[in-house]
Amino acid sequence: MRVFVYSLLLCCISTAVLQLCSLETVAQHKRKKGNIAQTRDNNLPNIVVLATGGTIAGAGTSSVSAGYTSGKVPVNQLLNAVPEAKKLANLSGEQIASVGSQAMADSIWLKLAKRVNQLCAREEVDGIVITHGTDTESETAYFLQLTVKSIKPVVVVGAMRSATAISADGPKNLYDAIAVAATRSSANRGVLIAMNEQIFSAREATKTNTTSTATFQSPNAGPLGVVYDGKVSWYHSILRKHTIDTEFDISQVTALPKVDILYGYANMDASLVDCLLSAGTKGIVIAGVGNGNLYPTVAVKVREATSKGIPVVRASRTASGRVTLQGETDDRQLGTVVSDDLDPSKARVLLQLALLKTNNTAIIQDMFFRY
Ligand SMILES: NC(=O)C[C@H](N)C(=O)O
Repeated sequence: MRVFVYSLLLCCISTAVLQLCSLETVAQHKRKKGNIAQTRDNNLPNIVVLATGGTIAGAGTSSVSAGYTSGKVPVNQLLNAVPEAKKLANLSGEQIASVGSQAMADSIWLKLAKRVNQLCAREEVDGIVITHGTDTESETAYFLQLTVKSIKPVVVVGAMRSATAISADGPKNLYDAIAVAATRSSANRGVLIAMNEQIFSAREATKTNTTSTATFQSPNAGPLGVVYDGKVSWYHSILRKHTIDTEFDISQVTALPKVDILYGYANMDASLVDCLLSAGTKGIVIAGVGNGNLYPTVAVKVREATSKGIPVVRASRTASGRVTLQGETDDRQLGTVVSDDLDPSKARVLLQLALLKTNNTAIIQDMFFRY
């Protein structure tokens, strides 16, 4: 009997020790991956930083040359570079991807949007910051603007100089983005882009310069506000529907429809439309000339595509302005949709989401005027 009690006791103790060890391992593991905040201040908001790569996490061999590789610095190191931000919020980080944003893919968009929605559904999470390469930052931000189901602040941020460059802009931009996400008045403004002390709507912002730190601009609407000394001031609000007011639910979506962009130019080759159709495209955005105008033989091919049920959206290759219905181009005759003032890359994002629901061009046109 005594032997039995001793062995039972021994068994219990070893199970408890094993459990303690495995708990510690999970905690250590999470800390290593960067998804646990070290200390919490109950008076501060809880902000989760989701990292995807980009120049903000880029590392090069020299601080003064242009060469570097995107997405090398892990999220914990990015956060360690801005210790001051711990006074603004309790921070935790997660690595979603580690790519230059030229490699951004639909699969990462879906993973990111689903994770943002999961986190925002948690009561203890007050806001999200997403670190991202600048090349496709505005497309990702607009995808989230249409698919995030929360009014909590979601702020996308990048940098133009790598983390190892002289006068790197990443730490300051990240600090500013955390300040925006930690500010109550940032809620219900749609997804935001914080760069170079300015705050833009995901819908309006676009990268305008290949190397300047002031690359993000909003040519049609200006910035929504500014962030300076960790404080936010607002000038405008976005009036287009976003986040909780969109009809797009990606929770069960595993792939997005193939939508491609054609760039318009003088003497354009109309067979490009056929190339896309035989490659299996489900929708086409044309970055047309001027007010989204099309080369005549391209217009003929576009008519053929729309009559086969492939929606074609007319956007513009110009950097600003709207594409208007029934201008020089006869949308009624061609069966085309206009992008309004969405640039071609964002028109593509909206068309991908629209095609999850319909290929009816009247309904799609309505979406382009609402979002
Ligand atoms: N500044 C940058 O982040 C550019 C980089 N190619 C990226 O988009 O990841």
